[in-house]
Amino acid sequence: MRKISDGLKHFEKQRIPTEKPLYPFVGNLWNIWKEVGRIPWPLSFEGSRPTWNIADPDLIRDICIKEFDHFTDRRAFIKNDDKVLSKMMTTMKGQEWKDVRSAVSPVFSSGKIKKMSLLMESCGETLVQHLREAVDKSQGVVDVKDQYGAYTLNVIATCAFGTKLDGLGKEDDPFAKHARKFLVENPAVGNPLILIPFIFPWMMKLMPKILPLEAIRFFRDLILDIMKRRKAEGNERGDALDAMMEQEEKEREAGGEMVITEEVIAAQSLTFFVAGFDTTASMMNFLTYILAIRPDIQDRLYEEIEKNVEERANEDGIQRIILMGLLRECTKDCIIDGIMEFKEGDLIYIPVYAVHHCPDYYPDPEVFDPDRFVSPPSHRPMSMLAAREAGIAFFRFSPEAKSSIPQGAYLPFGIGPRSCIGMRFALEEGKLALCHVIRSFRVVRCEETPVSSLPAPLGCRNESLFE
Ligand code: HEM
Repeated sequence: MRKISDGLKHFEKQRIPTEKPLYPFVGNLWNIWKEVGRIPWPLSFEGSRPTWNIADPDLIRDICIKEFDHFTDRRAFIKNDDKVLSKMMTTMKGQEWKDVRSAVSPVFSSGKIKKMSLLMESCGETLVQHLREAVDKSQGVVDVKDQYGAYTLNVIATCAFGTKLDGLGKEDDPFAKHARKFLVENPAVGNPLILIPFIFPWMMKLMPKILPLEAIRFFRDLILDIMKRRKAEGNERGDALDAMMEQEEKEREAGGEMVITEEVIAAQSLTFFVAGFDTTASMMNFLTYILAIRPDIQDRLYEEIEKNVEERANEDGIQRIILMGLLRECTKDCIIDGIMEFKEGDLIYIPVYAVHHCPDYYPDPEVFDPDRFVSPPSHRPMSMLAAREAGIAFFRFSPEAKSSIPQGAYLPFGIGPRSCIGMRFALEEGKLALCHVIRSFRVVRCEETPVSSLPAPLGCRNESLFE
C-alpha cells in the first residue's frame, strides 16, 4: 500500500487535484462522513489510505466492469474469523467471493423469483391489513416507513429464513426482537465510531465485539435448525433457502470441493437480511413520498395498474443505512486511460447520490420524472403479473433515455459483476407491495410529511480531474 507522502508526490506529478489529509491519522474521513452528498476532491485520504473519488460515468464503468479483475473487492469493516460472519457475500474477497457469488446466483433466476413472488403475495396482503389498522387507529396519519420495514422483514423471514412471522409487530416475537437488535439497535449502524478502524486498521479485530452477537447466533441457529428439519421432512416452500439447499445438493452429488456448505447458506441468509431490509423499505418509502407530493403521478400509476388488471388475474390472486456510494478496493496495480495509476490497496469511492444529481445526465435532477425512464404505457390488456411489469416500467429505461443516460451514471443497484445480486428480488418485492398499497389507499401529504433534507451535491463531475 502506498504511503501518504508517496501518494501526494505521485498525484502532484500527475496534476490530479488532491484534498490533502486534513488531520493527522484521520485524513479527510470526517468530511466524507459529514457531507453525504458532497463530491470530494478526485483524490482524498481515508485515514492514511489514498481514496479515489470517481464520479465520471466512463471511469465508473471501467472500474466496475472493464477492469473489474483489478477491483474485485470492497474494503473490510471488520476482521472476523467467525464461521458464518466471514462468509457473508458483501464482505467476501477474491476467489472465495467469486465462488460463492456464482453458486448463489441461480437463487435469483427469474423462475425462482416467480416462485418467491407467490410467497411475497401473502406478505403484501398482510401489509395492507396492517396499514388499514394503523389508518383507523390514527385518523389516517401513518408513518409508512415502519409499515414497510415490517413488510420487508416479513418477506425476508419468509423467503430467506423459510419462516412465517405470525407475531409481526408484537414486541416479544423472537424473530422481530432479534431483527431489531441486529438491524436497528446495532451499535455499529450510523455510528461515527465505525470510522476508527479505518484510521487504526489493527482495531478491526475489535469490531466483532461491538456487534450484537447474540442476535447473529439466534439467526444462525434458526437457519441451521430449519435446514435440518427440511432435510428430514423433505419439505419444499419455493423460497431462497430451498434454492440454496438445491445448490448444496447438486454440489454434493457432483463430488469435489463444496462451496455451498450449511455455514455459507446461513451466512447468505444473514446477508440478504442486512442488504435487503432497509434498502427495499427505503425505496418504497421514497416512492410513497413522491406519490404523496405528486398526486398527478399517483393518478397515472393507479390508472395504469387498474386498466391492466384482468379479472382472470385477480382470481389467481395477486434509518439508518444510506447507500451513500459504491466502494471498491484496488486488488492489482493497474493504469486506466494511460495516466491514472491505481496501486493495490487504493480505495475507490463512487458517490452515487452526487452522480444521480448531475444535470448532464439528469436535467432538473431534483424533479421526480418517471418519464426519464419509462416507455410510453402500453394499452394492451395485461395479466396481474404483467400489471406488476407496469410497476417495473418505473425502473426501466425508455429507448430514448437509454441512449442519453450513460451506463456508469445509473447506479441504484451498482454495476458490474459485484452489483446487487438481489435487484430483481427487491423490484418484485417493491412493485408487488406498491400495487397492493396504491390499489387500496390514496396516499396524501400531511403536516407530518417531512421535506427532503438531504444536501444538494456541491459538484458532480470529475471534469477537474486534470488541471
Ligand atoms: C431497493 C433495494 C436494494 C437496493 C437499492 C440495493 C442496492 C445495492 C447496492 C448499491 C449494492 C452494491 C453494488 C456495487 O457495489 O456495485 C448492493 C449489493 C448487494 N445487495 Fe442489494 N440492494 C437492494 C436490495 C437487496 C436485496 C433484497 C437483497 C437480497 C435479497 C440484496 C442483496 C445484495 C447483496 C448480497 C449484495 C452484495 C453483492 C456482492 O458483493 O457480490 N440487495 N445492493
